[in-house]
Amino acid sequence: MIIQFENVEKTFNSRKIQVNACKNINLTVDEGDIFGVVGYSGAGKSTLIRMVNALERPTSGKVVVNGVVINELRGNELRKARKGISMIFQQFNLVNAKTVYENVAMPLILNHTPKEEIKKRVKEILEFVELTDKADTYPGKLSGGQKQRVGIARALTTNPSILLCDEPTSALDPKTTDSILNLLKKVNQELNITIMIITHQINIVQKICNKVAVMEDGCVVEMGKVKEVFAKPVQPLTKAFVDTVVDQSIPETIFEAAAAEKGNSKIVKIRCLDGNVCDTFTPGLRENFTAEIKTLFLSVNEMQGSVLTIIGLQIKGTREEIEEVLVYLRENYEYEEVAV
Ligand SMILES: Nc1ncnc2c1ncn2[C@@H]1O[C@H](COP(=O)(O)OP(=O)(O)OP(=O)(O)O)[C@@H](O)[C@H]1O
Repeated sequence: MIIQFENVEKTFNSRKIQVNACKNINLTVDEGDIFGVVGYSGAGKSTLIRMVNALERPTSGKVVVNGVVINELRGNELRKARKGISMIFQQFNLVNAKTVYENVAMPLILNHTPKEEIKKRVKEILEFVELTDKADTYPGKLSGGQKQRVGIARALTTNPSILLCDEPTSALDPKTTDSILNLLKKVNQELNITIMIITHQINIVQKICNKVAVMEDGCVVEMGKVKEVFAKPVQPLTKAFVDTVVDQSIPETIFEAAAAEKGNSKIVKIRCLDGNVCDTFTPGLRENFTAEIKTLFLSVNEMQGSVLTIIGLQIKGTREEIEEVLVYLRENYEYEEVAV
């Protein structure tokens, strides 16, 4: 475990109102994770991530980072702990009056690193983010994607073990977003840096995170491995997020036609992670059941190198014949009955 929130509460007291921005947060990020925190505006995501580098401190509870309770540190100790934690921002936060080289070198200059060492390190890191040719350019002449690459380069110069990302792609178009997400993946895999990302875009979580926490009104309402949460979202908010990227509703016309059919029938939805569900539903297998099994819907989704297949089926027959199929599904799959 590299980051741990233990019973963390954060309350802001404005003049008249009290805002509980984070409520009883318990959360663990392991080394090597790309951990996504997703939620709508005002859910408490920024407050949560800012507690990792003690830009905010909890009202109660502990935030343990790299083995130390960071919210208890002050002065030199805090500065030392923060060297292992870098951050990138939605609006890049570059200094426009300085060149790309100077922006990237800044944390090293502040650390009083020798000049030759700075030169070597900045060269190395600009190569890593593929911006070598922009070293002498000013941020005003760069595209949004290039600016974020500079932000990432600046964050990496001090060799952190943790990279915090505050809505890193919200200001970027979809193609540029993909290239920045690929770069973050490379940061994670090649430099072995643990990444925590806050975002309101669930597709970012789908593309690069291995774990996710869903936040609503200051609380973590659902948390787990991305493939498991996406395969079986429980909370309505998680379902709403996942629905926007994983196609899982039986089209209305097909559903209505099936529901209107006479006779005894049930409509079910099966979720299958990584297995070859299509093989399982070959005509050969269907012959093992007396009930008629009709496919209404099929969606295949890729995430984190896994395939999530969702199949909508109509099962027709007597109650016993239908039950025979349901028993088989129950034993072999994640499935739910769809109310007609
Ligand atoms: N310094 C502060 N003083 C008072 N209230 C604050 C402060 N910072 C945040 N809040 C309040 O805490 C709640 C959570 O805010 P936070 O910025 O953490 O949410 P968020 O999920 O990051 O949303 P957004 O994406 O809009 O930033 C909000 O109601 C916000 O108004």
